[in-house]
Amino acid sequence: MTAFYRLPYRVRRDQLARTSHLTVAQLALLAQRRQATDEDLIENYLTTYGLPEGVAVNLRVNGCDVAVPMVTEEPSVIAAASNGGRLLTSATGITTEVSRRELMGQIVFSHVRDPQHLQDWLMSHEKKLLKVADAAHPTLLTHGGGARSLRVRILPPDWVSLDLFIDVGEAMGANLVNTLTEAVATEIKAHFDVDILMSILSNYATHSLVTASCAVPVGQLKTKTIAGATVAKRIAEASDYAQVDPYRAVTHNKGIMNGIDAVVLAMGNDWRAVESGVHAYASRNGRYQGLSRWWVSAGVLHGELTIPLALGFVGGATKVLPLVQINQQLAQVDNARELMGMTAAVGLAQNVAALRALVTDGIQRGHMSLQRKSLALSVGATPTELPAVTQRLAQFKQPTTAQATAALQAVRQANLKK
Ligand SMILES: CC(C)(COP(=O)([O-])OP(=O)([O-])OC[C@H]1O[C@@H](n2cnc3c(N)ncnc32)[C@H](O)[C@@H]1OP(=O)([O-])[O-])[C@@H](O)C(=O)NCCC(=O)NCCSC(=O)C[C@@](C)(O)CC(=O)[O-]
Ligand SMILES: NC(=O)C1=CN([C@@H]2O[C@H](COP(=O)(O)OP(=O)(O)OC[C@H]3O[C@@H](n4cnc5c(N)ncnc54)[C@H](OP(=O)(O)O)[C@@H]3O)[C@@H](O)[C@H]2O)C=CC1
Repeated sequence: MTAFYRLPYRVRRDQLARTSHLTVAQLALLAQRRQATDEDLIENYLTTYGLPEGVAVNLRVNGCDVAVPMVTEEPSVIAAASNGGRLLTSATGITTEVSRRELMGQIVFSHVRDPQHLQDWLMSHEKKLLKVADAAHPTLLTHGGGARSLRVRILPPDWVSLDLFIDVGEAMGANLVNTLTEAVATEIKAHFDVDILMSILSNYATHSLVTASCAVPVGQLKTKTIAGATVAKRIAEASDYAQVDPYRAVTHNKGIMNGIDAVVLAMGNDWRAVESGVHAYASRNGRYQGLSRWWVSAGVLHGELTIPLALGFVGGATKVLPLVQINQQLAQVDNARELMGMTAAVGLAQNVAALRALVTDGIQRGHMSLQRKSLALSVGATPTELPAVTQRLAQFKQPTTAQATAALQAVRQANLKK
């Protein structure tokens, strides 16, 4: 399919329809979902793939009650975030802290014969190189950002990385950092005979960390049958276990990312960047560990989650996707730091809801009751048929597709008799 992208939309679509044997109904669906505003956002545009958006409620972040938009395809995630918010309610709720917001660009030198000499040259030209970086996109300075500092890392056998730390203002900063970093690389090439392999931002955003913390009386965690103190102790044990077993840590962190990814998507941000950075951070001690920590002290359950979150309040797709500005308004966030805090807070709430379910009734009771709706929809139930089909499925702990199909047929037959 050479030069496929040069073909007009209809020709591209018809070509795909022929080779994939799409039906008239399938083509109509593609046409129905087509959004003119999306056609130039990506390449080889075909249609717009929608995901459901909901809001997590019951969340108090830094003393403010908020409804946080979340975009996800997974049942029970938003219910769990709201449940977590309810469990972590206190006067201040979840508190958040962002110490700084710098993104790192790296210039990678290869086959360096004298790394020490290169390091000395780079560091003695720090002021000049930072100026070159700022000159590559001067409006960043007017936005309060700019190049802040340099670092050199010498890596075996003969690599050197020049790391540029850039305050990216209110943006996520990937394009900005790439522009500044490439400008610095060009300047270095002009003055120093060295092989530059590449210049690119790092998604390991260790200089853009956010911490969400909470402290709630253990009684708040109680279930119908288990005392709050016991639940809190078991949540702390689950958190300890995620520190020692990577098999569990990955699932523990997936639960946290259920919330984080859904907010990142709703806010028009780059979730691949967030995912890669967060999981690298989970491995920072040389092995993969749970990102959150929970502990009990004097009748209080404490929780803490620290993650790298290079999020943008402006730039990227934030102004292109029409729902993002509404979502920023719904979440009551006015800048990138608040967005980072809100997102981490949802991650912490998501985590406590999952852990509480896991160490008490098990995940399937709450999750599967909501998953049944998804199964009913997957076998073709309409929204009006959904309540009756899910009611029939409630008798099964883990209903199968065949059972869902049978339940739908039974509901349809019962409706015919009415
Ligand atoms: C599912 C619940 C919330 C049920 O929870 P419940 O205890 O049966 O329900 P409840 O009726 O007591 O409701 C508690 C709160 O949950 C919310 N809630 C309850 N139901 C709804 C609903 N239909 N729609 C919207 N919100 C709902 C709602 O906020 C409600 O408070 P209220 O507002 O009434 O004061 C609970 O069991 C739970 O939090 N479970 C965790 C579910 C979860 O984490 N799902 C993610 C998928 S599993 C996964 O991917 C990750 C995992 C689990 O593997 C991570 C890990 O292993 O760590
Ligand atoms: N590895 C990765 O993660 C990569 C990600 N990307 C993508 O890059 C995009 C994000 O890059 P990013 O540089 O943020 O986006 P943009 O390229 O959209 O740049 C942000 C722009 O926002 C404008 N702006 C307005 N107000 C402010 C402010 N207060 N602070 C900062 N900038 C402001 C600036 O333009 P002006 O100065 O003209 O006003 C700036 O150029 C995402 O789409 C991401 O997917 C791209 C490459 C790699």
